[in-house]
Amino acid sequence: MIRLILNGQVAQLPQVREAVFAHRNAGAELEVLVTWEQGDAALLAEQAGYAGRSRVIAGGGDGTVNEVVNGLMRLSPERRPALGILPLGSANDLATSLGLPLMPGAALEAALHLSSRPVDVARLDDRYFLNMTTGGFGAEVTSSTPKSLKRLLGGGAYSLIGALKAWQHHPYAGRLSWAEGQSDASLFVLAMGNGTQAGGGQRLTPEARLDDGLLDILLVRDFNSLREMLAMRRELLERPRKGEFVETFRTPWLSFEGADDLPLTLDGEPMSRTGFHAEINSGALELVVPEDCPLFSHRSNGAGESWSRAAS
Ligand SMILES: Nc1ncnc2c1ncn2[C@@H]1O[C@H](COP(=O)(O)OP(=O)(O)OP(=O)(O)O)[C@@H](O)[C@H]1O
Repeated sequence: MIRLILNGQVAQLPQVREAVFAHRNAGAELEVLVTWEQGDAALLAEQAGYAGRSRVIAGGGDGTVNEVVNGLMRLSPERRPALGILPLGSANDLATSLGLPLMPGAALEAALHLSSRPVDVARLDDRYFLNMTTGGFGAEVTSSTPKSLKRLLGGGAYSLIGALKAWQHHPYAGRLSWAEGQSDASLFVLAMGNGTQAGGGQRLTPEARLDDGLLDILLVRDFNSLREMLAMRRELLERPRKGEFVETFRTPWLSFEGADDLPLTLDGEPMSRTGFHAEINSGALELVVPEDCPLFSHRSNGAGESWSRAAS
């Protein structure tokens, strides 16, 4: 029996009901549980482990996937079901970058029948994230973009509001420490990627891989003039390891100590912290992905087994 956890806001969509009935008619053993409020998806995912389910499917957006991941991570590894995704949100950044189908029928088919591979799960203090946490300017944009506008404009809403807010932002001062360095930074943007994209299609950490035991960090320092902003944008395209404004590196952990609250967006969900510690848990979760999923350092050999597994 596979458990589908559906965000209540989208549970009654006709395409979702049709997809569920079609797969049940085709023989799938699928129980459907619906959330009523924040926290339900995590609880239902945790219960699925105690009920002996081998796989749960998160039906919703990136926030629902995040809640399900948090519920699954409360379980011991032996009890932890694999995670499939039925993307029903407005951004669906993780599903998109994994190369999963986005139409409900095909997406449910994939979530039910594709095989799973171990992926890293990142933790920021007491909250887990699977895809990405952004801090500073990007996080302000995401949390201040009204949901209805997000739905109406899809990913475009972020860049529109982003462009407007770039002129009004204030920097976030603090001290960053990581495995191989530390830096006092006046932050414009900080991105910590286990996956590659957030904010409705912004590929902030395009080289990140879900199975490398590392977080990909993009650090963008604050700018003070139009000239500096243009220089920062040029560097963003080049992504230097250590530029004047942009720094990119990989690390298994990163800590931040700030003076004020830093707005954060953790897998699409807004929060804020004065300081935090983020770190990777290697291979903590089985994730249902396409065979040729681009987010792995070792591509599948096409026989349902990864090169890394075949080699070990
Ligand atoms: N029945 C419900 N009614 C209203 N909100 C709900 C319900 N169930 C869950 N939620 C809330 O919905 C949010 C998650 O939404 P979800 O990620 O599924 O969609 P989204 O925000 O449109 O997607 P994306 O992050 O991909 O843009 C969480 O904050 C969760 O607490």
